[in-house]
Order: sequence, then C-alpha cells, then structure tokens
Amino acid sequence: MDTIKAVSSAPGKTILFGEHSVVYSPNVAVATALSSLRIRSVVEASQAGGDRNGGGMIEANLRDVKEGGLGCRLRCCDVLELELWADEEAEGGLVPLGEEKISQIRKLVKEKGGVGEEEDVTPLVPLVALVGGVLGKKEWLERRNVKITVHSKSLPVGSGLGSSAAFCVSLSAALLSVREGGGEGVEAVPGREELEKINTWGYHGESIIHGAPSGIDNTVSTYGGCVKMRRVLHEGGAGSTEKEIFKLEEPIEVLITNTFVPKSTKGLVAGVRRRWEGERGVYEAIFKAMSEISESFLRGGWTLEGMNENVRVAQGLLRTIGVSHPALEMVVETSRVYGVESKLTGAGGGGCAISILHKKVDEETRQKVEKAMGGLAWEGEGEGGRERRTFEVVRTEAGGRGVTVGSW
Ligand SMILES: Nc1ncnc2c1ncn2[C@@H]1O[C@H](COP(=O)(O)OP(=O)(O)OP(=O)(O)O)[C@@H](O)[C@H]1O
Ligand SMILES: C[C@@](O)(CCO)CC(=O)[O-]
Repeated sequence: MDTIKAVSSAPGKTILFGEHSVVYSPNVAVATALSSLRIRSVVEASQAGGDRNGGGMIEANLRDVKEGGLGCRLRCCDVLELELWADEEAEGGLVPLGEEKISQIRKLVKEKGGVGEEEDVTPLVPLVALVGGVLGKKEWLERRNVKITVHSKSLPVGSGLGSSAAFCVSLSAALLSVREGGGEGVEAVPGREELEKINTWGYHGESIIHGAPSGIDNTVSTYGGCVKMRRVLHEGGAGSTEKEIFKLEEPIEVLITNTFVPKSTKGLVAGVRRRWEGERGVYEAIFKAMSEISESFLRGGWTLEGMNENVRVAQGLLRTIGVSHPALEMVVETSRVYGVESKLTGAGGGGCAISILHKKVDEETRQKVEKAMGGLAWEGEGEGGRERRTFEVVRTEAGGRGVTVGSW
C-alpha cells in the first residue's frame, strides 16, 4: 500500500457586519475571506507496520498553535474504540458529538496522548474528532499510520479572524482527500460537492470548539469570496442556514488591526446569550438593526459618509451588547481622526478590528491610518496581571480563494 498524501489550505475571514446577531435567526451577516492569511494541513497515511500493540498510530503536530508547537501520538485502535466515524451523506447530516463524547476524547488525548496541560488538549479534541469522523471506519484506520501536520503562521490564533474555522476546514479537506486516495497535482479549488462535504465537516469541528456557532466562519473559509448568511428556524425547533456566495463587485481593501488582547469566542457568545435571555425584546431590536446594516451594505452604493455612519453604528451596537474592549476602542478613536471608522470583527472582547477602506479614501490617508494603528499599544489589567500589547496592522484585499486541496 503506497503512502497517500494530501495538502490543503483554508483562509481566515473577516466579518464585515452582523457578528453575534447572525447566531439568532433570521438576522443576516456578511463576511469575506482573507485569502492571504491561511492555515495549511498536510495529512499522510501509510500502511501500519504493526507496532508492539499490533496497530497503527496517529501522529499530530500543530506547528504554530503555541511556541515550540504542540504534538500528540495516539494508537488508532484507541481512537476507533470511541466510535467517531460518521457518514456526512446520511439523512439529517452529521450529528453533533455531544458533551460525553467530547470528554471521552479529552480523556484519551490527556491520558494516552501524553498531553499534560488542559489548554493543550483543547485544539487536539477537534483534530481527533475529525480524524475519527472522516477516517475512522475500522477496516480503513486499523491498517494505517496517519501523520498530520498543521501550519498556521500567517493566521493569528484566537484573534477574531476565524482561525478555528480555517483549522477545521483545512484539516477536513486534507482528511477527505486522503480518504479518497489523495490529491492530484497542484492545489486547486475542489468541486461543488466536495466543497459541501468539507463545509459540513468544518462545521462539525467548529461546533466542538465553539458549542453552537452560526456556521458563517467555516462557510466563508470553505467557499472564499464574500458570504451572506442567515440562520433559519423550522417548525419543531430544527435549524438550517441560508447562504449566498458571491464576488464583491469592486475590490475592497481593509486594514486589520490585531490588538493581541486574548479572548474566547465561546465565552463571548455565551455572554451575549445570557444577556439576550434577560432582555429579549431589547436584544432582538439591536440584532435587527445589525442585520439591517448587513442588508444595506449588500444593496450597495454606500458613499464614504454612508459607510462611516454604518460602521460607527455597527460598532456602537456591538459595544452595547458588551463585546467591545478598551483596546478595540483605541483603534476606533484613532482611525476616526483620519475620517475612517472602524469596528471589531469576529467575536470581539479583544482580537482584531477592521477598517473598511471606501474607494474615496485616498492612498495618503490609507498609509496614515495604517501607520497610526501600528503605533498603538494597550496597557491594562489582563488575566495574568498588568500587561502591554503592541498592535499590528495588515492591509489586505477582502475576498479571494477559499479552501484548496492538492498533493505534492
Ligand atoms: N492552527 C490551529 N491549530 C489548532 N487549533 C487551532 C488553530 N487555530 C485555532 N485553533 C483552535 O481554535 C481556538 C481559537 O478559536 P477562537 O474562535 O477563539 O478564535 P478565532 O476563530 O480566531 O476567532 P473568531 O471565532 O472570533 O473569528 C484555539 O484556542 C484552538 O483551539
Ligand atoms: C460571534 C460570531 O458571530 C462570529 C465569530 O467569528 C459567532 C458565530 O457566528 O458563530
């Protein structure tokens, strides 16, 4: 049996409008890929030589998730025992794993994978779930060694740019490709059916990291370009998503400012839900206003003044629902000096802010804003006591390629 290899990469994203409100049906959000910021996964499967225990091994190496990387080795038979395999084409789709299965995976990674720290276990849980889910048919996995390497240098982890979704999407794509016998030649955009499968598995992985995400992050990472999305609730409580994928009519340049203030998407989404449960009427009105901004953006034709007003209101609403941070507000205040409004992007609470550069903003101003943002730093009380975070700015075009798959 030859070694089967696949390599895949998936982009991060920026939510232009509608983060948080999109979790609640039927509010619309609009997001674009950031195709130059990517996570790359390499998966190799070879015949198991039969170790002392008579079976193959899964070896994972997450290169950039922490300094020095993060590794783990597990026996295939231990993963098989968890019965994670699932058919993405089954009626009703993939069933979410549930708390019990997730704790079983955590226990396995900790006790048999030799990973001591709880926080190191966390990124390995979706990895094991995806390997077991996609490749975990007994007759397939018990005869293989599987080696996984994930590179994510260009996309900052946990900063609001969809690193968790890009990780799950790129890994799913490489695993699916290996299951089908490996990629062909250079990396290319998969066909429609493959994209649908990758997105389904990407969401499965995202749900392990985030609980019940809207699905916008994995969708934009899979399909690239620009995505309009809303959740739809059906009778009996079941839900689905409606998505439209398109290319922006005119290219949009954005400035992404990373404050490096750490945040947890899961915690922020849970916090908004708690407050929504307390004041449903008020929160639903706010979500509706956020959704209206997304719809207005999609109708097009915003002037510079219109863009600034909508971004200012969007950030104001996000602040009102409690997901801004003083470091993000520094970005907002600074860009305003140059006539450019900014808002947080993604879950907020730290992470990144985005400044959408309207075509009327001239090159000189773009450079001035970029320079001003790069010169900022936030000092305050963090989890580990007094801290100082120096900001970094990336100027890039919104949109571009989604997931790609190939071999080498
Ligand atoms: N390259 C990676 N390798 C492994 N796990 C990753 C990687 N990138 C992200 N993750 C997982 O995703 C978590 C970060 O997810 P989180 O949602 O907080 O950030 P984000 O996806 O960058 O931001 P947002 O959801 O606001 O866009 C990490 O703690 C880790 O578990
Ligand atoms: C905050 C949120 O709206 C976006 C996170 O990138 C959560 C979600 O959509 O699942």
